[in-house]
Amino acid sequence: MTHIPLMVDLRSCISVVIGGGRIAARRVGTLCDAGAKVTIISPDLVPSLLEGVQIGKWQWKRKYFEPSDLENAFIIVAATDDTATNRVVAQAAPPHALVNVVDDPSLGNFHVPVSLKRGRFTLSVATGGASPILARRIRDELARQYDESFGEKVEQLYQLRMALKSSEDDPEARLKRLENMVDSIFDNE
Ligand SMILES: C[C@@]1(CC(=O)O)c2cc3[nH]c(cc4nc(cc5[nH]c(cc(n2)[C@H]1CCC(=O)O)[C@@](C)(CC(=O)O)[C@@H]5CCC(=O)O)C(CC(=O)O)=C4CCC(=O)O)c(CCC(=O)O)c3CC(=O)O
Ligand SMILES: NC(=O)C1=CN([C@@H]2O[C@H](COP(=O)(O)OP(=O)(O)OC[C@H]3O[C@@H](n4cnc5c(N)ncnc54)[C@H](O)[C@@H]3O)[C@@H](O)[C@H]2O)C=CC1
Repeated sequence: MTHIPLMVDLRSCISVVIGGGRIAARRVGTLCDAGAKVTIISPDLVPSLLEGVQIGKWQWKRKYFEPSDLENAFIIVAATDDTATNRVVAQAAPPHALVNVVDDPSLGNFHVPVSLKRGRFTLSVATGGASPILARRIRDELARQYDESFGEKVEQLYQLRMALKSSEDDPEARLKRLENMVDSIFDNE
């Protein structure tokens, strides 16, 4: 297995997205929603990206890519429509950065699955690059099964589990109680 799913806290993480088109806009949205500080490097922007610049959601450097744009970046997305530029971005990335190259994922070290969020509950589907459209279909099917009420139940479970954390049960009894909690909340599924 060459890729594993991770849940990463991106708050305050510096990210640089190269390119200002439709795919860049998708990545910028995802990163910004997770609280990352995003800078876009591109000579132009699609309207949705420009809007975000105007209201201060993310930064824009109006220019073509240069390796020095990657200084301090932890997450780097090469999202131009120019394969050669995307390749240069991948090569210039600092060794500890997370890099996503949208037209050739093998040049980077992560790619992006389709996701579904219901409160604390996250479901992600990846096909190893075989078919993002298939991944989306599976997500849409699962979205019907795991609706908003599922997220509420997960939250309920979390609250109960936190309350139990401070109690003095022995480990075995604790596990049993946790199992029972899951049963009692989800037995109607
Ligand atoms: C490997 C990966 C790397 C990465 O980008 O992280 C990758 C790679 C590539 N995608 C391509 C094409 C398309 N991708 C989409 C859509 C999505 N692609 C996404 C993820 C991933 N795409 C990663 C693997 C995920 C997995 O394992 O399943 C999603 C989930 C997330 C997102 O991108 O936000 C998002 C779902 C949006 C949603 O939520 O519905 C559409 C449809 C559309 O845009 O509507 C098309 C056109 C139709 C088609 O070609 O299938 C091409 C060819 C480009 C070209 O033609 O040049 C490559 C390059 C290659 O395959 O080498
Ligand atoms: N991973 C995925 O989900 C998908 C990936 N793709 C790939 O993504 C690429 C980008 O797609 P779109 O966003 O639709 O393209 P687009 O043409 O809308 O946007 C490309 C952007 O890159 C900028 N750019 C070009 N050269 C640059 C440079 N040297 N430095 C900085 N910015 C530069 C352009 O000015 C433009 O803003 C496509 O070429 C395709 O191969 C396409 C569909 C889905």
